[in-house]
Order: sequence, then C-alpha cells, then structure tokens
Amino acid sequence: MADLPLPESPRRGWFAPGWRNRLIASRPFQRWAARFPLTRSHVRNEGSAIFDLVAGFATSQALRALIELRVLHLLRDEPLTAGDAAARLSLPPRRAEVLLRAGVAMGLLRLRRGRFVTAARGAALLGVPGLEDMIRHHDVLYRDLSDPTAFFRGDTEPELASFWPYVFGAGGDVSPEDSARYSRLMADSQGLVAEDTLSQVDLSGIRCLMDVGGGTGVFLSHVARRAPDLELMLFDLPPVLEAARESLSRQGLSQRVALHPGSFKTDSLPGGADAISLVRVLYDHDDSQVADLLSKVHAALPSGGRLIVSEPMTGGDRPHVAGDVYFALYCMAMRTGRARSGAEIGALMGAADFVKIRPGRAHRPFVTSTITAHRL
Ligand SMILES: CC(C)=CCC/C(C)=C/CC/C(C)=C/C=C/C(C)=C/C=C/C=C(C)/C=C/C=C(C)/C=C/C=C(C)/C=C/CC(C)(C)O
Ligand SMILES: C[S@@+](CC[C@H](N)C(=O)[O-])C[C@H]1O[C@@H](n2cnc3c(N)ncnc32)[C@H](O)[C@@H]1O
Repeated sequence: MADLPLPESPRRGWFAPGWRNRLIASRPFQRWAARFPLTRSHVRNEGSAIFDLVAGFATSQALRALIELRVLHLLRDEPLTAGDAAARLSLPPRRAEVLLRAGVAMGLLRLRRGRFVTAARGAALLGVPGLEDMIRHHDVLYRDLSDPTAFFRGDTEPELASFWPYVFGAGGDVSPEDSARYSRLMADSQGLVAEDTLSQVDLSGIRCLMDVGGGTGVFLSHVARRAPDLELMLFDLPPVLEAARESLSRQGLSQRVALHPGSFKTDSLPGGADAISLVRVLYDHDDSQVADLLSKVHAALPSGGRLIVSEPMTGGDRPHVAGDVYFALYCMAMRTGRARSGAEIGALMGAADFVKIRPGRAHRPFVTSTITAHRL
C-alpha cells in the first residue's frame, strides 16, 4: 500500500483518519470497492466527483468561449448543424463541433437530429442579469490563478484588483471605459443580490434606510419598489454617486433617494437613518477596516437601530464551493479584504456592540447570505 504523507493522527484504531485514508488510497481496496455491490455506486460517484475537480478549469474555459462567441444567443431560436454554426461563428468546423459538443455535455446546449440548440439551462444562464459579463471578466481571475501555488504563497501580483478600481478609492487613473465596465457589472449583478437580500430581511418597522457603499443605488431602487413609504439615503464615494444620480434620475427615483457623498475610511456616517445596509461591502476590506466601519455604523444609528449585512459568505465549519472556493479565492486575488463566515461577521458585529445578531435563511449562498443586528 502506498504510504500517504499524512500527519500522525491523534486518534488510533479502526476509525483513525490516517488508517482509513491509507486504506481508501490503496489500489487493491479501490478495485475491491468498485466491484462490491454495496460500495460500487459510491465509488463511481466519488470517481466522477474527483474528475469534476480535475477538469473544472477546462469546463470553465469552454463556458467562457461559449459566452464570448455568443453561442447560446446564436442557438437560442434557431437549431443549427455544426457546419452552419461554424460558418456563423467564423470557427473551423471541427473546432466548432468540439465546442458545441462540450456545450451539450455541460447541459447548456441540446443535440437533436444533428442540430444544436440552446437548452433550458443555457437559456436560464442568459436570463441571469450580469452573469455573461461576470463570466467574461474571469479572464482576469484565470490569469491570476495560473500559478496557484505561488498565488497561495502570496508570491504573485494579481491584476484583479485593478479591474475594480473603487476598492482603492475610485477616481485615480481609471479610464472612463473601465469605470463604466465595472459599474455596469456591479449594478447588473446587484439585481439577484437585492432580490435575495429582500427575501431574507424584514424591513417592517424601518422609517429610513441608508445603504452604505450602495454603488449606483440598485439595492435602494429594489427597496423603493418593495417599500413605497420608506425614506432612502445612499452613501458612497463622490464619483460613484455621480453615476448614481444619473441612474436614479432615469428611474424617476431622484426625489426618493438622498445622496450622501463621502468615504467611510475618512468620514463619519451621516445620521438620520434607523437602519443601515452594507451590501457586498465588508468582504472588500480587512478586519480592522471592517471593525472601524461597523463602529461608524453603530455611531450613526439611533438606539434600536438596525444593521443589515448582505454578501456571499464562507461556510464556516461547513465550507462550500461558492464561499470557500470561488469567493474566498476571488477576495484573496483582490488583496484588500476576505470572504468571511456568518460567525466571523457576527463576531465583528458583536465587538462593535451590536446585539440580537441573526443570520438570514440563505437559499442561494452563491448569490448572497445575510445577517442582521440591532443597536441597543
Ligand atoms: C418551460 C419549460 C419547457 C421547462 C422549464 C424547465 C425549468 C423550470 C427550468 C428552470 C430554469 C430557470 C428559471 C433557472 C433559473 C436559474 C437561475 C436564476 C440561476 C442563477 C444563477 C446565478 C449565478 C450562477 C450567480 C453567480 C454569481 C457570481 C459568479 C457573482 C460573482 C460576483 C463577484 C465576483 C463580485 C465581486 C465584487 C467584489 C469585487 C468582490 O467586490
Ligand atoms: C462591491 S461594491 C458593492 C456595491 C453595491 N452595494 C452592490 O452590492 O452592488 C462596494 C461599494 O463600496 C463603495 N466603497 C468602497 N470604498 C468606499 C469608501 N471608502 N467609502 C464609501 N464607499 C466605498 C464602492 O464605491 C462600491 O460602490
């Protein structure tokens, strides 16, 4: 049996992890378990799960090609043969066929009588606001992860942060095109986050809500539709609020949302709101910045005031792929903050003197999770 480089296990005997892991890694055991009726379907499933881990990067890159070439759009209404699709996509026919078949294998396309057409999963993907742009911008993260060992050692200079210029204080030498690209991506992807936040958080009893780091006001525009009597305040960096002003005016919401330009790094937060939301804000910042921001939020709220935090979170002692792989690595590439578990965010809230700290019921942790708290 091959010797696994495992640390000495403190547990001994039949269930000691070292013993179990050595057994499972042994080829004779694997061959036996693959044949034994009570274990063979489990072995097949595990093999398939391991293969998905091994091949995940190839799947993601095929997905990016399908999106960049707009294959799902091309085949949404019109089934095409590989040859016709190749001509429309300006791809060599054999290569087009490989891509189309990959799309079928991924459940995004269907193949019927020699013609490819977009499947229900592909159509659903097209309907998710901002998801195509989100997939496209993964070119940056993909480059940043190209030497994963160096990445985890902290020996690389990821370029992802420069894609999101606001993190280092919007403005700077960011081109208007880049600025528009990130604002659009952030605003588009906010739709789902806003929906999921509002399905988890009860706004009843709130008179005035201030969204801090609220970007161009997408979350507040969802709140405005949901709660027509709520007063709304938006706090963000001055250049971001310029974009918010235009966007809110287009939606006829200029009168409902009061704009408060400022930086929570250098300024205190304005008073007047009895609830403050932080949507996808904390994970961009390190613990000391978050502690500082939460104490500013505490100071800005009246007694009984409410804090609402919504962002993708890690799974804590139950790690999951969305939080502990995708968002954890994403935030690490950003370098300024980190993905946190609900318990970690709750502890930071507690340290800032918030009470009644309650997690919401997140049904799509890959979109967002929520935690609410109160000021005494
Ligand atoms: C009608 C017939 C014939 C059949 C019906 C069959 C049927 C019922 C099909 C159902 C189809 C359907 C409606 C599916 C809906 C699917 C949905 C809504 C899927 C949503 C998926 C959302 C995803 C995958 C979201 C991903 C979000 C990502 C990756 C967000 C990333 C955000 C980042 C990186 C933010 C960065 C910000 C920063 C920089 C860290 O601050
Ligand atoms: C990840 S975006 C989230 C935007 C919006 N809440 C959403 O979920 O789409 C973070 C937001 O925090 C804002 N922000 C970053 N640093 C800030 C600061 N020092 N003061 C105020 N806002 C800041 C950014 O401008 C940006 O709008």
